[in-house]
Amino acid sequence: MNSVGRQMQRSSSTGHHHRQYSDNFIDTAFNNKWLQSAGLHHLQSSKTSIPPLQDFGFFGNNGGGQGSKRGRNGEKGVKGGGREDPSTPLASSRSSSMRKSGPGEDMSVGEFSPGLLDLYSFDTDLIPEFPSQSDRSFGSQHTRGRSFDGSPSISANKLINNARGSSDNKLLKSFSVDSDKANNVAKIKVVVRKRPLNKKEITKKEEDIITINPITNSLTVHETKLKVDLTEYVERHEFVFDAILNENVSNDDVYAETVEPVVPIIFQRTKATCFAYGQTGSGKTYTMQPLPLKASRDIFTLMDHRYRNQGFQLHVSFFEIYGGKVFDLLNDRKKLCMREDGKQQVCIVGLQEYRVSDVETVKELIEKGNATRSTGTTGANEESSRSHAILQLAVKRKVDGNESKPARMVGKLSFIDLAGSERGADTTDNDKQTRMEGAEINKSLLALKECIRALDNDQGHIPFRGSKLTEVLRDSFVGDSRTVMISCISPNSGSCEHTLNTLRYADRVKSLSKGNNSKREPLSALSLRNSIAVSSGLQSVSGSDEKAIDVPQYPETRKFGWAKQIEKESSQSPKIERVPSGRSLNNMTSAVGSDYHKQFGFNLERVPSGRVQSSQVHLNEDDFAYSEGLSEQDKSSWLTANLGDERTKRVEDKMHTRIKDGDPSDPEANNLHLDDDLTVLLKEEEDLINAHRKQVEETMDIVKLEMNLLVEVDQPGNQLDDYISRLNGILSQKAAGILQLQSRLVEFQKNLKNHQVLVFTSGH
Ligand SMILES: Nc1ncnc2c1ncn2[C@@H]1O[C@H](COP(=O)(O)OP(=O)(O)OP(=O)(O)O)[C@@H](O)[C@H]1O
Repeated sequence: MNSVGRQMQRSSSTGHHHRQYSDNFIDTAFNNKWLQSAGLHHLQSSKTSIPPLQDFGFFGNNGGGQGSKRGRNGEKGVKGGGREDPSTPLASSRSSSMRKSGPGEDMSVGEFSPGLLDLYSFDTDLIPEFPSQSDRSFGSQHTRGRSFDGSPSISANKLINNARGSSDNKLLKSFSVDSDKANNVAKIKVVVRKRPLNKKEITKKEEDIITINPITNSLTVHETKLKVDLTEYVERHEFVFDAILNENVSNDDVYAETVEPVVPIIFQRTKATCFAYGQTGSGKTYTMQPLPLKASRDIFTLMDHRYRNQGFQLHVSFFEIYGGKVFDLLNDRKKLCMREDGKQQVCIVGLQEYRVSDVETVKELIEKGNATRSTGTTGANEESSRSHAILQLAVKRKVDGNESKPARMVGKLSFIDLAGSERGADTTDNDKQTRMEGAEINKSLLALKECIRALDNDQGHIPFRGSKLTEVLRDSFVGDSRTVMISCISPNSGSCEHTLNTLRYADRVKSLSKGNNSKREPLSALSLRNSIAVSSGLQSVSGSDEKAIDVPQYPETRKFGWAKQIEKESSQSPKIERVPSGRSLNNMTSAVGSDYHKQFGFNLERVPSGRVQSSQVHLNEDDFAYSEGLSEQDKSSWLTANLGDERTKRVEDKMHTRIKDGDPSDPEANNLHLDDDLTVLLKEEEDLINAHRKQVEETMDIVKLEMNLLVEVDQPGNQLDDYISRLNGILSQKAAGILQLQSRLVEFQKNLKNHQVLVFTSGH
């Protein structure tokens, strides 16, 4: 089975927030609940040295997700409509696909504008067919694909049982399997976790737009979009991943699916990295927090049984990267620096690493780190969604049992709670600091993707220098390594764009790798250039000739995943959708222009004479007024590009005929003229709409190209900056053109309405 994250996108007919202090930070009852959910019941009754920790979590959040992200001032802060107070969700009459939660599982989610662009994953198919709402099939199950080692799918129930039965025995048994099996563990595993709708989303009656198909091991995002004429349609985007975990899946299940299989191979000189990616509020922390504790429990189990008395040790470190700087979360957020030694090993100088010998100590350390992360005295890290938190469990071993020598690293497990992915798009923010942070996050997320990609392709060169994040993870990227990416997604319609961006990032991580069987036809930059060049005269408008947009050619391996777009370009139908607005006289309109809908071109035969005011026929003049400074030739080519040769000629001929044959003295003819004029006007309106739509499409094509180029620009030697700035020039010209067309359309529709009134009052 091809279990990679292949995106099958298609159309159908169819802040800033603050970490929060919980009021009940010390709450034994809740702590016990959390311990249960983390599979650590035995700690409930453990030594009194462990404080009751209702709000404990590994990455600044609690096990049940209850109000754990803390602002420096302790408030439940919201910026840009940020998080809601965590509270028990409404008992809801929603289907079982909706959330099922206990008191410890409440969510809050930031409200962010869905309009942010994700530079890592922009490959939207913009001009779909128009699906009907009825085509949406909802139903939500959770599915999982192959297991980490590539074994076949198992059912949700089995998964749950599996996870619950994650006992020492099971772990040891799995470990006793031929060690070759470790080599079969996929290098990269991409798992998607969908969280339930939270209380706020339910209250706002937001729809769950994610459906999961366990049979095809895929998930579908149902995106509501607007056509140019402002009518709604639903576009469906389908993705396939290694495993998809629905809203009912517990953290135990997540562990079983993601980290548990790699724990044994840590003892075999393997470095594994597990990271959560997703927008703010999508559940990254909620997902990541229990994993290290569960993993350390399993590591201790192995040390106590399989590797008893073999000198293995477990070491814990916990740090964060914020604004490109590294801070030790286990040492009062001390700023650290990185150095590369003679063996090109990157080490974080002064990072505190604690040797631990029981789960409770691990828990305490992580709790300490979380508290530091949340309330760092420098104030730099008021919001962990803008920082990457990295917790590392290093398995070491004494050399020849020699106590005096430092233990040597055997394997390492890194858990990364990444900054909110949408933060990378903050680069357009006016605030310089925010922009810088956004750029840094951008850089690190791009670099991370590149490293994973290179890793999976066994490339000799891993571009770990791309960012601080990848630099510190360097030793996890060399030698035998495994990566688990958990993409967290919010189910609500308001998060649609971010959700799509997250899924596309995940899709790219996987689909660009060697192990991917998915077939994606690349739309090369050149073909896009050609499409731009052929279809739009606006290159002239922008002053850019074809030569100027000289897109570098990429080797075949550079897959942008634009196959859909090629389809779109080749099969674009001239289907005309009428604009409903400005049609208060709809019936009359269809009466006087009854065969209008059947016509595509101008109905030249029905216009017998030319009483038409010049202001009513302005397609070849006023419509292009925005392209000031254009030569006649330019205008003509613009017209030709947008209407086609044939129609352009007919428009021009018609105008000529009208002016030549007009007889204003004939009243009956005048009424006919009104009728015919209206038809012409409607046609013109239609052309304007089409021209507008075309401009939008072309603009979005350029945006897509630019986004993809930006993704590539972090590659050394690409020298794309120049090209990108030229694209930006074209984009602003396009944007100006669209605005002009829009206002022209509004103006036109006003005139049209007047004309309709005229026809009506003339008794026709
Ligand atoms: N699968 C889930 N089941 C129940 N609640 C969840 C789930 N996932 C997330 N939540 C809740 O959603 C809220 C937001 O989750 P979380 O803090 O983990 O998001 P995040 O992605 O880490 O955000 P940020 O990027 O801001 O750190 C929390 O209240 C959490 O308890």
